[in-house]
Amino acid sequence: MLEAPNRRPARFITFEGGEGVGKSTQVRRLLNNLADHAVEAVRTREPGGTPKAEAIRSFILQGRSEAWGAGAEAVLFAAARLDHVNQLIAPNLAKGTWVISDRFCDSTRAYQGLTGGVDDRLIDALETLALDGHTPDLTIVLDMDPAVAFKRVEQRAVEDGLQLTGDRFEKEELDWHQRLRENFLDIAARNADRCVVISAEQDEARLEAAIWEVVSGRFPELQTGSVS
Ligand SMILES: Nc1ncnc2c1ncn2[C@@H]1O[C@H](COP(=O)(O)OP(=O)(O)OP(=O)(O)O)[C@@H](O)[C@H]1O
Ligand SMILES: Cc1cn([C@H]2C[C@H](O)[C@@H](COP(=O)(O)O)O2)c(=O)[nH]c1=O
Repeated sequence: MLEAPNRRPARFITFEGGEGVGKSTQVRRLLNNLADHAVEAVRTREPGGTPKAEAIRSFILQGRSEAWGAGAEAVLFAAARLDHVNQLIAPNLAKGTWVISDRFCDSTRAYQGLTGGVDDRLIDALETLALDGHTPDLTIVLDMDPAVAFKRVEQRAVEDGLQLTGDRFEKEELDWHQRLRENFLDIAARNADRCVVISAEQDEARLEAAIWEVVSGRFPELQTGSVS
């Protein structure tokens, strides 16, 4: 009988942090680096990643759930995550494709839980149900002063020719974003085996190199170039 090839497991990596710290930019750069190492990977985001989860994303970010309160919003984010895990994350990992997500469960804990005041017991229960064991292998937490990050977001709007109106959370005051930053650092400290905090106040190429050092250090198969 033929033996199944001894394939290494596909990895699940998430990026977390406040608004405009450079998550999407670095997710794209990591995908390119993985491709250079012949790693098959998909890029996704939260809330979103599947048609149903994207519909929930639009609903929340347009502010339509704001009046319902942070607890109801946590449930909506978890509903989106449940579909994302079942339809995209789990199937890709099962077939050996790495998954790189721009935000995941730590955003619910940081935004709705620690910053929004939702009880830990609800956040824990939603996380257990939605993840169904699919905890990330590595979480990169990009950290920077939110005032500096806002300047980047303003610049992005100018470059895109858009008016900076701000979505549901971008509209919060600066001190709210300062608390959010502290809360992401707190989550990272409490999950030190999974989370690595990296300063996002460096240029894109340097930040990319710092992230690659962490990723390739964590997953030795990337150093040999052999992922199977
Ligand atoms: N290291 C960097 N230095 C300076 N500008 C950057 C850096 N990384 C990204 N930017 C710029 O900052 C803006 C925000 O970047 P990006 O969209 O990647 O952040 P984000 O964390 O995904 O944002 P959001 O939370 O709004 O989704 C973009 O205009 C991007 O070009
Ligand atoms: C997953 C998740 C996200 N959020 C917030 C964080 C951001 O303000 C938006 C997503 O927009 P982005 O431009 O894609 O970063 O949603 C949240 O509050 N809770 C969550 O679980």
